[in-house]
Amino acid sequence: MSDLTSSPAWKALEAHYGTMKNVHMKELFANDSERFHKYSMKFEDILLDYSKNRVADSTMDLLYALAEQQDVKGKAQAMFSGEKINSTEDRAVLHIALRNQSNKPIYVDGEDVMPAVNETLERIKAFTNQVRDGTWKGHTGKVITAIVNIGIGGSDLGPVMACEALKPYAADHLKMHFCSNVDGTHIAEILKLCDPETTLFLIASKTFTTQETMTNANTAKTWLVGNFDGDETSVAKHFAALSTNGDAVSAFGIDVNNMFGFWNWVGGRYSLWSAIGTPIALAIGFDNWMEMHAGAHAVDQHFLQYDGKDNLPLTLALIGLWYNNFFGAETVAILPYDQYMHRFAAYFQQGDMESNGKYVDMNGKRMQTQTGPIIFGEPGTNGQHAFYQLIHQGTKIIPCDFVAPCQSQNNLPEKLGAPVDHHPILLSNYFAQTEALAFGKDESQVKAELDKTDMSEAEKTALVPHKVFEGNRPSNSFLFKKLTPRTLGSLIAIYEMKIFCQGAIWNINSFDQWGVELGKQLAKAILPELDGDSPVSSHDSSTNGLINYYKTNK
Ligand SMILES: O=P(O)(O)OC[C@H]1O[C@H](O)[C@@H](O)[C@@H](O)[C@@H]1O
Repeated sequence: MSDLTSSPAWKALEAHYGTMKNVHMKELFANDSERFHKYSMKFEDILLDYSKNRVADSTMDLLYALAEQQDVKGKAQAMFSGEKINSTEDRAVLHIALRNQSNKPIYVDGEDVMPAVNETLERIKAFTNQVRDGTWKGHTGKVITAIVNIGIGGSDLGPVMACEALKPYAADHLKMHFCSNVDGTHIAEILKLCDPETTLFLIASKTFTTQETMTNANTAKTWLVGNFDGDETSVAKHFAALSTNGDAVSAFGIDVNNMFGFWNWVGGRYSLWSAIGTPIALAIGFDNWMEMHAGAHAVDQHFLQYDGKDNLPLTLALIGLWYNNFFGAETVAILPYDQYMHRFAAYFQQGDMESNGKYVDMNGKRMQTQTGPIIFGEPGTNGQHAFYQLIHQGTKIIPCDFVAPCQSQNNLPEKLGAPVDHHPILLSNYFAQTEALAFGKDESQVKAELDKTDMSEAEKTALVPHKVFEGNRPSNSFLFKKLTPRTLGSLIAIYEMKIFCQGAIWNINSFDQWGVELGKQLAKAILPELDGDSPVSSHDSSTNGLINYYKTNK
């Protein structure tokens, strides 16, 4: 048995679960009129209400004790001080240095990383300003009007998510495109929309070896050079690289002056704060990107400073862990009630699942308990009309995070003269959903409603169980004033630190990602086998069968 599941704090929670598993939130609310005040907190203008959870004071106390037992604070301090906590790659984990606006030195191998961080930010500032104000000219002297970011995973999801979320802050004259999939369709459709004279490609890859990205980058280069009658010098004004691998960038033909670097201590899924965030700075302006950094830095300070119930990311992490490890919940839904945040759940799918999807602990021992949850989500109200049925009445427990701004970026009556303001309609749904999930609708309420119809008694009796909502389904609610760059930066950092805390409690390495390697390796071996018509027999019968079906039908 692992140390964790036999530890005193874990055992205490296990015993406590026995007393809580059948407690309904209705009772918890009925017995405590202060519940909202007790179980909500604010970070700047972000309100987190976690009262609609199956927790009592004693639950939270035991959860905070678990965090203490697992030395979450000590592990956080180790991360912030540049210790190589990513042991399987022998790397520090310092995305926090990228947004360290205090400039307090952070040392890796005896060297302060801050001067290099700041210098790179200055170069990105100069570059993005030039592109945005039209000083940067393409090969034929025209200003840039389209950016194509070519990257995948952490070199794509963060920039896409942030550019979408902060569209109201974006420059109208720069069209942003993001090409990630190696499926040729992705780049083909984007290139159809681009003019080579006014397009700037950003090749975003930490390693600069990722198959998808290099394939797309080569296609883009061929397209561009082909459009300039084979003139390779055109690359200089139409390609920039965001990478840690200077040699590979040069070998590809991109001038190192057009390369913006970062360091091996920035994990891909934490890299939107690094040069990988250049497309964000291009879209919304460098200063707004720095506002995101400021919002995240403020969360970092909060996270380091506060303990127990005053620590927002820790609290969020512990509530998540409570369902995951004790109630057997396997998923978490992230549900933003803001259309601009439509990629937020997808972003944290990588953020959480790649970080904490590990079945061995730091010592290489098989975990005796569940680790990272399955993350999914869509913006409300779309999700309501798709998968909320299961959240309300399914057999599974799906803890949900509801996320919403008080103010819309689009006040339609003002902007378009629409007959009604949409935002109260949207938010009425946001409020209604957590209420419905927590409190449900019991048999007597359903019966009373049916009594108002002309149904027969038999029909009513048959229908009642289908219309009952048992409730007691947990949710957290984030409500903030408006989705500004600073707020988005804070929200991202809150989730990052939540993921960190859970990983620290499970004692897993949240910062490696070996699980993505095997598929890559096998794909490399299979690719040459797809040439020609002769059948393959080197795999298992299923894989041979699939490959051979492809070969006879390609
Ligand atoms: O930026 P790169 O090196 O192209 O990697 C892109 C992605 O590749 C793999 O899937 C993982 O390592 C991810 O964490 C990473 O974000």
